[in-house]
Amino acid sequence: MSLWWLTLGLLFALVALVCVLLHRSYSYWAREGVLHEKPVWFYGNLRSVGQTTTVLEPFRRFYEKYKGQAPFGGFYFALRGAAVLLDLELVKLVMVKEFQNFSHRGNYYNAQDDPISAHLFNLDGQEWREMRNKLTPTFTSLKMHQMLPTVVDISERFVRVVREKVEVFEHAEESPLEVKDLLARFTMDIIGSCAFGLDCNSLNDPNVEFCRLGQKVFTQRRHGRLAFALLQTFPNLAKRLHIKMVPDDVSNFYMRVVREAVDYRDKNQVQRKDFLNLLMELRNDPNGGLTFNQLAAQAFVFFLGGFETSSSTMGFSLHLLATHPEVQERAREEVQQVFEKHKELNYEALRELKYIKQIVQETLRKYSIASILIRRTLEDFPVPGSNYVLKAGTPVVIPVDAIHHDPDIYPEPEKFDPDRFAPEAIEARHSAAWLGFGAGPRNCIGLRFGEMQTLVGLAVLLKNFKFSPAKETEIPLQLNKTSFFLQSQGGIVLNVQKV
Ligand code: HEM
Repeated sequence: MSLWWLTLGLLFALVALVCVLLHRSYSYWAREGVLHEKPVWFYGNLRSVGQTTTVLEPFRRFYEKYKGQAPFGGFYFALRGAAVLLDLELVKLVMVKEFQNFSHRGNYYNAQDDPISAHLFNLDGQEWREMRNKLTPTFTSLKMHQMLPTVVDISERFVRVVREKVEVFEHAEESPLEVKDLLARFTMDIIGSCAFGLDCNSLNDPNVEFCRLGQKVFTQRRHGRLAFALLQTFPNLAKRLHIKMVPDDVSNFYMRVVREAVDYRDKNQVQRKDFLNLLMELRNDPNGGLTFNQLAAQAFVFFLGGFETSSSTMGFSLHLLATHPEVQERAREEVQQVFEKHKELNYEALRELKYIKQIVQETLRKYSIASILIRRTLEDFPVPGSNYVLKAGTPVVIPVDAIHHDPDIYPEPEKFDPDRFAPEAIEARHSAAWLGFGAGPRNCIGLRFGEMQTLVGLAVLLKNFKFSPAKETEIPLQLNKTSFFLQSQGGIVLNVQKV
């Protein structure tokens, strides 16, 4: 009996302790005297996410409500407070000028038990700095130049596949195609070739394992929301408990693919102008070479970064072009002129696709693939011009989507207008007003490659096909409520006709 009471007493004490800790955590911004909204226990200010809203909505609402009242507002993720920046000058300080104090993202990774999670996006501190320095030369214009022929070859295969699908509808009234999946397979083939040295040919065979597991990384998580929040809050304890992030089948598969590709190239002395080759060369870097696990993790993040982001961007662009025929016509004219002049898509030709580039920028404004970006304060940071201090360890949220929809920066923000990105219009705006690829030393390392494959994809599609809304086309496009990166809820169906 006494043991029973003791157990009950301990349980009660434990529940009381958790309540005190949560209360303390959820009263943080009130104690700091910072504008904030009341959190819901265990959900913070993100209760609606995944149910009635996507991740972008709470931040857009928060920004609209508090902008102009303070440089930042207090927000609650599941278990802890985060500062949401409301002022572009402060965004610039955090991302660029004071970067040394905000260089961490604070993502959980576990190099020991889950080596594939220790990639550039997740690494922090000295490990991140060293890896970024090693990988930066991989993305120079010259390297992009050398990879362009692979991208163009795959784009030609892509056009053939789309043409065959369109021809099925030769005499029909409509020719509806689901373009999102086709685009995902296009970018998957490109990055499969450039990062893993594989001709995965998912354009012709969508069931290949590479493609299936690639999609899984974005749709399935190893941990639920609360467990994820605990990992982010107590990373050292989680590492001691050997907790992993990446699902085992995904991790095992990609480790095996990289192992086989590396062994094959080593054995047969194969040299190719692609990411894998560059990563293999880094193994012998005199300033500390990459281990196999490090190499595999970076190939994996190139795959993650290279496939979904670019294909989603192209999918959103095509939807916008289909619903804005005048923009589409102007874009096609540019593509035709560039092809007439250069006869092929070489690097020079890509640089002349200026209006297409503006379309990509405007697409990423309207559909910010990363709707928020996160940094973490390393040391207490007094916010200039105010009495506030961002305390060491505070997660800092840059509300990219909200900034991209601020009518004071972009009048009529819902309107699709690529001329917003004409050089003089960009010049007239604050440098932190567009963050499609992030900003500062921790921006997207694959920016050039992402731009290159997106421009090639859009150019070959516009050259060969016309896009218009079909009966099944969703207008407006519904967004996926559960994914962290912006995606459409279902496929993107458009009428596709040969030019
Ligand atoms: C349209 C295509 C792409 C978009 C919109 C995009 C967007 C982004 C954004 C917003 C970030 C965060 C930047 C920040 O925190 O300031 C990022 C980081 C990153 N991206 Fe991309 N990306 C694209 C393509 C690529 C490609 C093709 C690769 C690799 C081949 C790539 C690899 C990475 C990596 C490794 C990081 C982490 C960089 C670091 O922490 O140092 N991305 N990307």
